[in-house]
Amino acid sequence: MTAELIDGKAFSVRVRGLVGAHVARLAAQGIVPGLAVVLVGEDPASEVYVRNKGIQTREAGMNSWEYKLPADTSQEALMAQVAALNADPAVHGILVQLPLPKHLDSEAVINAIDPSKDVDGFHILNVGLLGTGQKAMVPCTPLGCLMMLRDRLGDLSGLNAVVVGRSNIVGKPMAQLLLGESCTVTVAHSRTRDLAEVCRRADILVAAVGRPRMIPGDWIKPGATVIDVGINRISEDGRTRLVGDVDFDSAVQVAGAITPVPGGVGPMTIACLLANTLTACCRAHGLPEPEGLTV
Ligand SMILES: Nc1nc(=O)c2c([nH]1)NC[C@@H]1CN(c3ccc(C(=O)N[C@@H](CCC(=O)O)C(=O)O)cc3)C=[N+]21
Repeated sequence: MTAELIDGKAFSVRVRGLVGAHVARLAAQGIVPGLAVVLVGEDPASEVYVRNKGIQTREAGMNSWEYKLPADTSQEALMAQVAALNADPAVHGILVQLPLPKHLDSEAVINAIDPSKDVDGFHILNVGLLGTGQKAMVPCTPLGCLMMLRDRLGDLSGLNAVVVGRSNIVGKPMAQLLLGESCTVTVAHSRTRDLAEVCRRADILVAAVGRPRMIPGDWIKPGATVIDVGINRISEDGRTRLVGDVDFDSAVQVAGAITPVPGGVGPMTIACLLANTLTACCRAHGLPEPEGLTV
C-alpha cells in the first residue's frame, strides 16, 4: 500500500484564495488588512521566508510591511518598534521573526505585542485562551495541520493523536487543538520511553521535533494519517535538500496519508498567517469573521 499525499501546497492555494476573496469584499468598505513583519539580524533562511510572506500577503490584497533591524538591536529599540506597530491602526497583524539573537528577551517581546494583533498566537493571553477553549489567535503551523486533518478525516473525535515534540510554537498548541477536537492526545518527546511503541498507537501522528528522518515507517500504524512538521536542511550526495522529521520513503509504504516535505505543512503555515491577519482585521472592525479559516 502506498499512502495518499496530502498536498499542502495545493491546499494553501485554496486557503489563500478564500482569504483573497474575503479581502476583496473588505476593500469595498475601504478596509485593507495589514501585516507587519519584524526581522532582527541576517539569517539567509529567515530572509527567504520573510520575502515569501511579503509576496503572498500582497497577492492576497493585503498591506505588508517589513522592518529589518540590525543584529545588535537593543531590547529597548525592539520594544519601541513593537509599541509603534501596536499603536498603528493600519497594522492588524504583527509577527516578530523567531529565533531572535541571543542577547534579546524573546518572551518579553512577544508578550509586548497587542494580543489582538498577535497573528503568531504566541502571546501568553492567546496561549491561555486556546488552552481553555476560548476564542484565540491560533498559531499558524498547528492551525494549518488541523485544517489538513479535518479535510481528510472529517470528525476527529475519539481518534488517538500522538504529537512528537513539545515546543511552544508547534507541539503544545497542536495538542490543545487536537484535544479541542476530542482526540485522545499523547505528547511525546525526546525523553519518552519506547517512542516507537507510542507512535504505533497513533491514528494521527504529528512529528514536530526538528530531527531529520527520525520517525521510520515501522513506527507508524498501518493507515495512519501522518503530518510532518519538520523542515530540516541537510546535505546529502554533495547537495543540500529539505527533509522532514519522518523518513518519508519508508513511511509512505505504511501510512494512509502523509504530508510531503517540502510542499506540506510549510506552505499552509504561511496561508494561515494570512488567514489570521484577516481574522484580526475583521475583529478589529467588529465585522463577521471569515468562515473556514478559524477554529
Ligand atoms: N514568529 C515566527 N513565526 C513563524 O511562523 C516562523 C518564525 N517566526 N520563524 C521561522 C519559522 C519557519 N517558518 C516557515 C514557514 C513556511 C515555510 C515553507 O513554506 N517552506 C516550504 C519550503 C521552502 C524552501 O524551499 O525553503 C515548504 O515546506 O514547502 C518554511 C518555514 C515559519 N516560521
